[in-house]
This record gives sequence, C-alpha cells and structure tokens, in this order.
Amino acid sequence: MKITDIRLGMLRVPLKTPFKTALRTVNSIEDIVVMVETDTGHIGYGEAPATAVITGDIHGSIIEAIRTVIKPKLIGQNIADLNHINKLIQGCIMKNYSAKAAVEMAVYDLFAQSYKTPLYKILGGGVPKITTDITISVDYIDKMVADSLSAIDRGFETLKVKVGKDIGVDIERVKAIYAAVEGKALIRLDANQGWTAKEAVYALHKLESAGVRLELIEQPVKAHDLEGLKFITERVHTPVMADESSFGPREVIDLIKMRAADIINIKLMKTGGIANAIKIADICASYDMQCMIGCMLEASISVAAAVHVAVAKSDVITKIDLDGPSLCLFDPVTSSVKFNDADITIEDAPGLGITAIQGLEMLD
Ligand SMILES: C[C@H](N)C(=O)N[C@@H](CCC(=O)O)C(=O)O
Ligand SMILES: [Mg+2]
Repeated sequence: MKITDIRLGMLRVPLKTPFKTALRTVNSIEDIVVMVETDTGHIGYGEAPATAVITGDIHGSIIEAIRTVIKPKLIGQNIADLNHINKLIQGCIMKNYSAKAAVEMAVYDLFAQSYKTPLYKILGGGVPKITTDITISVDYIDKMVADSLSAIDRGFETLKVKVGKDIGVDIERVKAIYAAVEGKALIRLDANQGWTAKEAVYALHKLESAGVRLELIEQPVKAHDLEGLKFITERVHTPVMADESSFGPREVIDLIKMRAADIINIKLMKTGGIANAIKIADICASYDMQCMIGCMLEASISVAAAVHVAVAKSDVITKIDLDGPSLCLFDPVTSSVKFNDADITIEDAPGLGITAIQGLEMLD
C-alpha cells in the first residue's frame, strides 16, 4: 500500500455554546482535514485544529507545512514502513506539531487498515470504552454553576472547570460550583496559564482550607514558567498538571527531573502525533506518573485517534479530556468511535473506522 496523494479539506462545526478559556473564546470548530490516499484505494484520515495561542499553528501554516514540506517526502512511501514514515514526518520540519499530528494519524489509520484491525489493537489492545470529562467555560458565576448542573444532568461525572481570568472571582467561581455539585461530580481546574505562581498557591490554599476538594489544577502559570510550576507543586496538596508546558518527550523528561508537576496532559496536537504520545505515556509509566489525554477544540476525527491511544495506554492514561465532539452542535463524522456525551466506545472496524464526513470543503 503506497501513498499516492495527500489531499486537504476544511471542516466547520458550530459549538453548542461559546468555548471560553483564559486564552480565547471560540464559537465554532474550523479544522483542516487530511486525506492520505493510496494505490490500493484505501484512504487514511487526520485532522488539525489551528490553536495559535497554544501551539502557534494557524490554518495557513498547517496547509503550507503539509503541502510544501511533508507531502513531497511521503509520496511513494509504503505504509508498511510506519516507523520510517514517522521519522520523515517528524524530521522534515521544525515545530508544526498539528500538521505533523494530522498526517501521522492518517498514516496510522492506513497502517491499521492494512491489517484490517482497529487502531487501538495495533497499539496494544485494551477495553474499547472510556469516559470523558466536559469543559465548563469560564464565565459569570451563576452561568458556570448552571452549566455544571446541566452537564451532570447529561451524565458527566467529571467537570473541567476553566479559570485563570481573575484570581478573586476564580476562587468564588470554584467555591460556588463545588457547593452545587459536591458528591455529584469531580472537579478538575484548568487555568490555561492565567495565574502567577504566587496567585496559584494563594488560591489553592484558600480553596483547600475552605474544604474544596479538587482532583487537580492544570497549567496554572505561563507555559515557559517551569520554576513557577515547581513552586506551586511543592506548596499545595492539589495535584498539579502540566499542559502548555509539555509538548514532546524531551519537555516531559525535563518536567519529571525537575519534579515540576505531578501529572502530564498529553495531546496529539502538542506531541506531533501518536508515536510521541505513546513515548510520553511510556516515559511517565516508568516514573510512576499518571497522564491525562486531552484535546484542543477539535472535531471527532483527531479526537477519535486520541481515543484509540487512550484505550491502548489505559494503564498510565488514567484521566480523559476528550470532550471536543461533545461540545459540538452535531458530529459531521461517521466512524467506529461513538461519542455519546461522557461515554466513548470503539466498534470493531479497521483503522480509525471513518466512513463519511458531512460538509467537508475540499481545499484542492
Ligand atoms: C477542549 C478541551 N477540554 C480543552 O480544554 N483543551 C485545551 C484548550 C484547547 C483550546 O483552546 O482549543 C486545554 O487547555 O486543555
Ligand atoms: Mg489545558
């Protein structure tokens, strides 16, 4: 099975409600879809969101990186040579992790299709059923409480509560949500780099001493502020998770050696794809460290790839934040990965099992 072409499309999906974090507000998903075509007629699918504030990637850079750098290296390559192809993708251009991830997951899709097997089985197997949290966007306190209660009504048992806007209001936001959902849902916080290290310690001590039990705090400080992350990790009981501070395996090794965080959030758009995500999971496992697998604001093609990774590495990936499809007004993708609010399952079909994408605009 040889690669004959790589085609691109744009997938637009409106969100149910605006997605608001300390970094940005978004009303719809607009992702680049990658289709890797082969001489056997098989097509592998991938997807890349333009999360400029986190990865630096924009639509134009994703398209250009794939068209002008990655594609010429991959035409003619045999899908059976998966590791060789991965090396070409990772080595042909610096950074551009979302473009690399989208192409690499399409190649993995084809590799698994060539064995007529679901991707997670090729990655090591597992039980094809996981449970995700749901994001509660940062907003007025009453709105966040109402959103939390309606998420619980939809069956979500873990809420990823966005903070990081204003430390005083953030403390009140979390107290109010905790009072409303205590005993019904677990709360994890994500400040998306919005606090200083001292503010984070202050806020977490206030919350801890008020009896608010949090599962974890994700990325309280700026991505580059590893010393700040360590300062917080050493001073609070709440586990600290690195998100924007950890992209690839090298950053994760640095964070572990510094003891700067307790948990790592793996995202395919930060690692540049599945191979590095698995590498990070294995590094963390060897240090007895847990991981989350997360997503950007992404539709269900790339999130499906993350679901396959989560299932195969469930020994170390113990926390799931794959709520992109649940935030969408509808799912335009038909695949073997079924997103049913908190419950995500994989049916038995080769590769990522994608059979149709509604409303895809071709870019070439
Ligand atoms: C969508 C997911 N729950 C999430 O919050 N992901 C990111 C933010 C992604 C984005 O801005 O697109 C995170 O910070 O964990
Ligand atoms: Mg985060």
